[in-house]
Amino acid sequence: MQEKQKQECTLIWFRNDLRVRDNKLLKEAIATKRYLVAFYAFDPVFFKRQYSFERTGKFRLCFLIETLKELKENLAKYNIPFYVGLKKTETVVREIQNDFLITTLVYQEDETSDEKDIEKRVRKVVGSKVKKIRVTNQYLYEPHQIDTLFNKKYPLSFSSFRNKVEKKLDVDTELNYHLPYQDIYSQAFFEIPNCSRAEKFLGNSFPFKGGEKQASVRLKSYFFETKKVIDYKKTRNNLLGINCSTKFSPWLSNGSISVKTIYKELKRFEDEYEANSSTYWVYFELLWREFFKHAVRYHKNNFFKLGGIQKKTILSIHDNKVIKNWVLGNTTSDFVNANMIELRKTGWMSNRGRQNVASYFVHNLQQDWRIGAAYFESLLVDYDPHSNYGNWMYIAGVGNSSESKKFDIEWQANTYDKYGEFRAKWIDK
Ligand SMILES: Cc1cc2nc3c(=O)[nH]c(=O)nc-3n(C[C@H](O)[C@H](O)[C@H](O)COP(=O)(O)OP(=O)(O)OC[C@H]3O[C@@H](n4cnc5c(N)ncnc54)[C@H](O)[C@@H]3O)c2cc1C
Repeated sequence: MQEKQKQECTLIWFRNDLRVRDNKLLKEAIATKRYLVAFYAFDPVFFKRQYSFERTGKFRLCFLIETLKELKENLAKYNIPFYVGLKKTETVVREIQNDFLITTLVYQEDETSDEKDIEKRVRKVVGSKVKKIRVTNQYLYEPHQIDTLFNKKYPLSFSSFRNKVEKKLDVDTELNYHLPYQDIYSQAFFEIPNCSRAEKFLGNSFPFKGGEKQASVRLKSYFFETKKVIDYKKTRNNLLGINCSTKFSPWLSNGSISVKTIYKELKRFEDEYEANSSTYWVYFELLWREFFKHAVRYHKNNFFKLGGIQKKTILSIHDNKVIKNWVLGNTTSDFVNANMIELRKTGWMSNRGRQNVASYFVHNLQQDWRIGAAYFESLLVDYDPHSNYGNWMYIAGVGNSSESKKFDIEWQANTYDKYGEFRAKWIDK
């Protein structure tokens, strides 16, 4: 029997770039002038356990599901089918091949090893005749700009990075394109796990939902409606409340907003209202994100090794009882405990909290930093491999600074939680 004629298509592979605005995947896919089909896979690799913690815990999973549902709706407006499968990425691709003849595959490149392995398998499945277009979709400054600026010698310290980047580089403008309205709508499978986001888990520091729309609502609110950005530098170390910092990180991490969009809106705010040290400091913090993202391109898997990018020889200590007490918020420091309880109950912890509990884990409890990082990976709603492992390494003294960062926890508690409100909120009497 003759096989039915399959519709030719350009396949858009969404990874951590789950948006329709300012997305190179879409710009490139539109240019192929083919029927567009999109997909996302919940690859089992990201649901395995490491050091007994599941890699993707419930908070990030719920946020991701909310994001995917919205993306599906946004693509459906243009009749672009969106396949979502709970299986290996290459298996999802094979199933799409049952319905379509893929002529081009468009996807975001990634430098971390799990992502690279998946990429290899997907490329193999689609075969050599299919055109592959790899894009960069997560940077403020493009890799070629950074490589040229530093002549391929990536600086060790953040200050050397920042000093040059902010003086010499320009940020590209957002992309401009119109998604085509497709005539035919093909039914796509959309298997997603149930997400029972219990409202009680929503601590008041990060009560937001996932999705591109929520990201832009937050951006508008923080910059233009409340204008809290004007005081960011004064409030960013506070431990309680929604508006002490931008709270952009969860959307940035799964790519439901582009960092260039945030930058562009920040500049618009500065032009229309006020530019001060606080507005600059939001850019400064985004540069930290950028610093770690490009660092991974240079240091590859050393980012995830015990000796870090400095390749130091250090001991790996793993005491289950000590680790469990840290996880449960049962240590001798009530400040560490309060932060750990907040994380366990809500999936969120402030930057100040993260620095303190990480320092405590590495320097006071003397445990292998990778275990603490793996716990964060499981719990954090905004987990991002580059920022998470980069910051942990930095605190452990094997990252982008030769000194280790040991915090005086008591001093930090007295300074940042002077009246004990934060501790009172999370620790049961
Ligand atoms: C041990 C440790 C682990 C961390 N793990 C993660 C992680 O998995 N994912 C993550 O996004 N951030 C991580 N961070 C960085 C930082 O804590 C969060 O980005 C920040 O708390 C998010 O809140 P916000 O969006 O309100 O940040 P804001 O203070 O409003 O900053 C604006 C943006 O700048 C970026 N940023 C700020 N601080 C940092 C930083 N130190 N490193 C990198 N980028 C930064 C983020 O994209 C953030 O959204 C970690 C920090 C530490 C110390």
